[in-house]
Amino acid sequence: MSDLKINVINHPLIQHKLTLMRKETTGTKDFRELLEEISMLMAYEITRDFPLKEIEIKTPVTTCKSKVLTGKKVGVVPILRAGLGMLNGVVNMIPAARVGHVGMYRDPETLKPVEYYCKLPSDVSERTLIVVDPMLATGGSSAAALSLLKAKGAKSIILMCLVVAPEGVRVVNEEHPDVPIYTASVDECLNEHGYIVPGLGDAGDRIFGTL
Ligand SMILES: O=P(O)(O)OC[C@H]1O[C@H](OP(=O)(O)OP(=O)(O)O)[C@H](O)[C@@H]1O
Ligand SMILES: O=c1cc[nH]c(=O)[nH]1
Ligand SMILES: [Mg+2]
Repeated sequence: MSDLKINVINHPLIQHKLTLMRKETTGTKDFRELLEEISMLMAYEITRDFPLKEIEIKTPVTTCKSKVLTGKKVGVVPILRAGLGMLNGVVNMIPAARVGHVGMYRDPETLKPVEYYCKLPSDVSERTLIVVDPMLATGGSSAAALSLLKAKGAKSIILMCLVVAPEGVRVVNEEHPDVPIYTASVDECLNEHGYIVPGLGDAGDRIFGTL
């Protein structure tokens, strides 16, 4: 595990909500709400080092210098479908962000990613992209999405996943050493069907009620 390059966000609220999401008795409505709440909290954590500059403003009382975000603008890129469950939480925290979409599903037999959609903001090369997908399992989908974004010009990318498997982190670390990964949990392993153990099942199906 110590070979993994990964940032684990251990905030108690995130860990508590993740436990509720993992339970098989948690229904679609609660699962979706919890994922949005956790995404908001994770966005808060991953933007901790974003640069600030001081500007002069006028309050009702006086003028003063006060801080605002500076540096690159942000783009949020959910990997469809399940990544959509993390989109609103991030955009709630960064309302000026543009949104791109990458459609990618994992072939259930081969576990290889299949790309089916891509629509990005035109200035993708000038933005910091936050790619969101709740699950990083074999790493195939995220690695392919990151390659696609780089081929479209992206230069600064952060990957934010709710739960990851060590196997998938190794793949993304190897293929995209420039992309920092943030997660709420590094789980144990993958099972014979490529599902994360203990994980939370199929995130897309639980978000959209397609079980
Ligand atoms: O790391 P990997 O082994 O590639 O697996 C992870 C991918 O699998 C899930 O998507 P899925 O294929 O179920 O598509 P969906 O979001 O449409 O349900 C998940 O949301 C990831 O995108
Ligand atoms: O555990 C897993 C693995 C891939 N995709 C999911 O939704 N869950
Ligand atoms: Mg799915």
